[in-house]
Order: sequence, then C-alpha cells, then structure tokens
Amino acid sequence: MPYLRRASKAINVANRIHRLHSDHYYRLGLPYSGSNEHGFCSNSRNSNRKDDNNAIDLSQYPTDKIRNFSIIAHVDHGKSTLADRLLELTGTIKRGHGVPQYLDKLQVERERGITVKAQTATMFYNYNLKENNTNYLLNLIDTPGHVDFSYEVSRSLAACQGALLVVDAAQGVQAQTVANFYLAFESNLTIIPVVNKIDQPTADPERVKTQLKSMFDLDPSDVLLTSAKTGLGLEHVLPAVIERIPPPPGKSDSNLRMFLLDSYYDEYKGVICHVAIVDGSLRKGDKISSVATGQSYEVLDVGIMHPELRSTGYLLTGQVGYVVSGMRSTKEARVGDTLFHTRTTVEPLPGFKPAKHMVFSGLYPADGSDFEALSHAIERLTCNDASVSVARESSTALGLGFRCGFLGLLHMDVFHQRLEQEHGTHIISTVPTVPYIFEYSDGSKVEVQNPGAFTSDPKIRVVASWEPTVLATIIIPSEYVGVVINLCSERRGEQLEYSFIDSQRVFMKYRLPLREIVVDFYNELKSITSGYASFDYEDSEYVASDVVKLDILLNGQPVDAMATIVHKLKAQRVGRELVDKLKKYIDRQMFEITIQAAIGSKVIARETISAMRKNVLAKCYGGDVTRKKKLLEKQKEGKKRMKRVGSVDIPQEAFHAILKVS
Ligand SMILES: Nc1nc2c(ncn2[C@@H]2O[C@H](COP(=O)(O)OP(=O)(O)OP(=O)(O)O)[C@@H](O)[C@H]2O)c(=O)[nH]1
Repeated sequence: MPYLRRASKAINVANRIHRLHSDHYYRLGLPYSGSNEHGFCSNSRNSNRKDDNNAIDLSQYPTDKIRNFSIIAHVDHGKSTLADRLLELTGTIKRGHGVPQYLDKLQVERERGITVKAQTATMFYNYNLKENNTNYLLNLIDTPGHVDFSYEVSRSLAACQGALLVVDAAQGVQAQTVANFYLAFESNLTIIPVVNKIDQPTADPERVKTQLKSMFDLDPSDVLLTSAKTGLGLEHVLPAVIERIPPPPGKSDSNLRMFLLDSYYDEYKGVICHVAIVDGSLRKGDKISSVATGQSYEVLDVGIMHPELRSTGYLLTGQVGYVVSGMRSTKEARVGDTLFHTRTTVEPLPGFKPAKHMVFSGLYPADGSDFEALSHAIERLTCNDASVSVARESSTALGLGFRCGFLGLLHMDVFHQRLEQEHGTHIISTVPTVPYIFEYSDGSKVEVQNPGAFTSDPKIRVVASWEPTVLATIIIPSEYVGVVINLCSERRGEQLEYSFIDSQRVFMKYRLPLREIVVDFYNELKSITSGYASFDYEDSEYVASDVVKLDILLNGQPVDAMATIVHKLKAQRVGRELVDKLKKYIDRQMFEITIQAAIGSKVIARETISAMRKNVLAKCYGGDVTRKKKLLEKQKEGKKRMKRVGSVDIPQEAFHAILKVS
C-alpha cells in the first residue's frame, strides 16, 4: 500500500486536530451579521478595525487572543486571492482596493502571477466565541506554491501554529498539495482543509473531500468549502482559524526570544527584519543581540505589517511583526537567527535547516565594467532572498562574476529578473549545473558546482562520479500514464510507486537524476499532459553515474562559461544541440568560425559559420549623416553586450539560448 506510511501519519494528525478541537468545532453559530453584494458576510461588529490615525493597542491581545496561520496550496489554487478576501473581511484593506493578490508585492510576482515571497499581514477580528464578543489578532502568512520556493513555506510555518490547506475544487489534490501537507504536518501544525473555487462549473468538492480523506486522512466534515472569487463560504474561515488553531505557546514572563523569519533592504531604513516574538516582549529603544553573529543593536522601530509597516513601539509574546535595528547587510540579518535582550541568557531557538541548493550558475555583468554594481545588487537582493548562495568566480570569457546556488530553475529565473527589475543590472548567466561528486586518480574526492572547476590536469583521471537525485511526485489523469512513463524513462528515471488517488487520477513516485529535471522537465511534462500534470520533488541521495564534461570550443578555444557536465549517453545529443543553437545566435564575422562540442580531445559535434562583413549601413542610401551615426551608435551599444572569446564576438543571447538545453 503506497500510502500506508503517509496514512498512518495522517491519522495521527487527524486525531490531534480532533482532540484539540472536538469540543469547539461547529458548536458555534455564525458570527456574522449579513451578506454583502459579493455574497460574503460583513461583520458589523468588527469594531476593532483600526482607523489609520489611531494607535494600535497590542496589549489587549495576550497569547490566547492571537492566532498565527499560513495559507498553503498547490500553485494557482487560490491562496493569494483567499488572503485578499480575508484582509477585506477584517477591514485590513479596503474592498475593491483594485490590486488583486495584494500580498504579491514584487513586480516579478505580479508579472508572472505567482507568489515567490511569503508575506505576513496582521488582521484584527471580532468574534463571538461562546456568547463572548472577543477581539482577536490574526497573523496571516501567504506562501508561494511552486516547489522551488518550498523553503519559504517551511520558514513561514515556523511562525505558525496552523495552516489553511487550500485545494482547487476542480483540480483536486496536486503534487504540491501533498508536499505542503507534509511540511505543515511535520511542523506539527493544525491543518484546516479548504476546498476553494467551488464556483467553477467543473468543481467537484465531494471528490476532493474523498481525496483528502484517502491521502491525508482529513475528515470530510472538517473541510471548508469556499470560493475566494465570489465570497461563498468565506464566513466560516476565520471562525475555524480561531476555534481549531491553538494560540502561540510562548511565555510572556520569560526573557525575550525572537525568531528572525525574513529580512529585506530598504533604502531609507536599512535592513528590515520580520520577526516572531516567541517569548517575552520587545520595545523601541531596547538593546538586542544576535545568537548567530554576537552583534548587538538598538531597536529603532518596531511594529506590525497591517498590511503595510505600522509602527506600534512594541511587540508582545506570540506576535509577528517587523524590527528595524540598524543592521546594514545580509551577513547580519541571518534568517532563522534568535535575537534576545542584550545581557540576558536564553536557549537559542532551533533555527531552520539550511537551504539546499539544487542548481548552480555563474552570474556575470553583461558589461564587464559593471562588476561592482552587480556585486552591490546581489548583496542587496540576497538580503531579501537568503536562500541564494553566492561566491566569487572568474571566467576567461566573461571576466569577474559570481557562482550562485539556487533552489531550482524558476528560483534562478526569478532572481535574474529581480536583479534586472529591482536593481537595474544586466547580467549574463552560464549554463545551470547541479553539484556532482568526482573521485580522481590522485585519490581526491571533490564536489564540482562549476564545470570549469573540473580538473584539467591531463595526468589525473576521473575514477568515479556521482550525481544528485530527487524523489519526484507526479499526479496525472490516468489517460496520460503512458506518455509520462516514457518521458521519465527517457530522463533516466526509476519508478518507485504507482497508485490511483481516485478513479481518474494516478499518483507516481520516481527517482530522477536532478540534472534531468532542472532543465525543462516540467514544461515538457505539462505539454505532453495538456497541462494536467502536477509535479513536485524533494532532494534525495547521490548515485554513481557515468558523467563527462562537455566543452564548447570556438575556433579551437574552449569557452569556459559554456562548458557543461552531462551523462555519457546524452553527451552526443546535447553536444549537437548546443552547437546548432550557437550557430543560430552567433553572427557571421569577418572570418570563418568553427563551433565544436568536445569531450576531452574528442570532438563530437561541429558546425562552421562562414565569413562575412556585417555592414549596418548597407541599407542606408543617401547621405543622412545623423541616421548613419545612430546606426553606428546602436551597433556600438550592441557590441558592449558582446563577449569576446579569442577573436570571436558572442552575443548575450547566445548565452541565454543554451541555458535550456537538456
Ligand atoms: N473561479 C475561481 N477562480 C479563483 C478563485 N480563487 C482564485 N481564483 C483564480 O485563480 C487564479 C490563481 O489565484 P491565486 O490566488 O493567484 O493563486 P495562488 O495559489 O496564490 O497562486 P501562487 O501564488 O502562484 O501559488 C487567479 O486567476 C484567481 O483569480 C475562486 O474561488 N474561483
């Protein structure tokens, strides 16, 4: 039984939920006074909605009046839309504020329609519990759905006692639903299942309830049915949060222990840290120290995200908010760190598992002279995305740059986009690679994150090599089983599990080499299943593998930034593809150019580009000097973006084009 292990875990979680809440759940009537035109209830007694001019009095929220919860789900199942509705329902943002997915603040999130950063918002909510009108402080954390950002999810969960597990009523349980359920479950959170998008014509909430029961043993009667779009069923969400999720467990009379959840850089305030007060309390002017760095700071500002920064002057046990303390760089704001009052002694909090970097790639300034600007931009951006690893490196083709480790290809793409959009830098990135382990004939064993670092000493041979693998979860409609099995075996996958979730959907578990999934696997999976497949993975062990370094040579000279490491069986095909792509992107120059792919001294693919002079003025008849000048200027600008290897100019696009060769 493939789900046996999961099911027994799930039974425990269900029992825990039941034990905690059986005495409360559904005993209460609806606390709302009526429905608005959108169909969801407005709470006229929500009197604690804060007027912008009023100071917020956090002292009326001891821990039993606080609930910290996350919204987790598969991509696009409606987390951010649900978060919007809850912010509106509590008066935290205005209804019809005109900014859908309010908490997706980054330009890259808005353009791609995905969440990449977890965002916290504090809401105030008046609830009639046991005939008792009580004000509650609720901290909501909206999390990303894509597998590359599950590190964000696990960090967010550290500040929560519960999670809304949102599932699309038509699509049902998907791969990241499974992954996120286990993240929440392993963090001992109370899970509230929410079947969302019930307004869709193809919605089948009963089928989804059955899936939740069979996969996670979540009781169908615990499932909330909502439409974040129309507002249907939303009136049950916050009451369930209050009733079922326990308050934060911290001690208000203990020394301050504060968890550093996240940070970002603000031009005016410096580093802003998002924190959870685990024990004790924090006030403006307090002196605090970091367990990780030993450095001390004075608290210059402290407050909540409501949903924008709102200074309160203090934070109390169980509350989540922000702190400005004069930290200047990422090196000081270490995510997962414990902060405490200087001159007190505390037991450090357990911290986070370090992020596991799956993909490495070199980042170089498109114009070599911009190295300092790129260095500055990376430093600022890693302050907001601590999961990227950065080390200096240099390339003969590209000059000085950085080798960066990412959690996946989308993460890498998003990082590039943010560097350009938020910091105005233009970059060239090298072919992404995964970390291999090589044993050489001189007895040394090294992890190679950069094909350029592969030994070039002809006296030293590789005697063994290992590559990283992942355990992949794939959920698909049963009619696509054949094509997906073909794809996985073509990608050197090994099937570990195969079972039916219900009569129409199949769950498969594969061990796949990481190299095979980082480049374009997900796109191909989506395309062969007409978009119906969902996919998630977790890192697994290294396995012995016959891999080789594939060099690209231009006029006989290796381009270190284009080298890659591939499985021997695939070397021929990858070599051919790289050579063909480069031929397309490298312009003819005044001499012939040979492009070769080679393993050691053996050339496995070759193309030539014949000589030609490119005359940008060719079509410029007549004597319009300004137009000629403009064209020549443009050509000069284009040349800046070129990289020269030996005598060959390589346009930036050529580097981009070969990123996606698998
Ligand atoms: N019909 C319908 N559409 C919905 C509902 N909730 C959300 N959507 C739509 O579904 C799409 C995805 O919604 P998001 O809220 O961005 O989903 P998400 O889970 O936050 O997505 P990621 O952050 O990328 O993981 C958007 O086009 C929403 O308008 C709903 O209840 N009904």
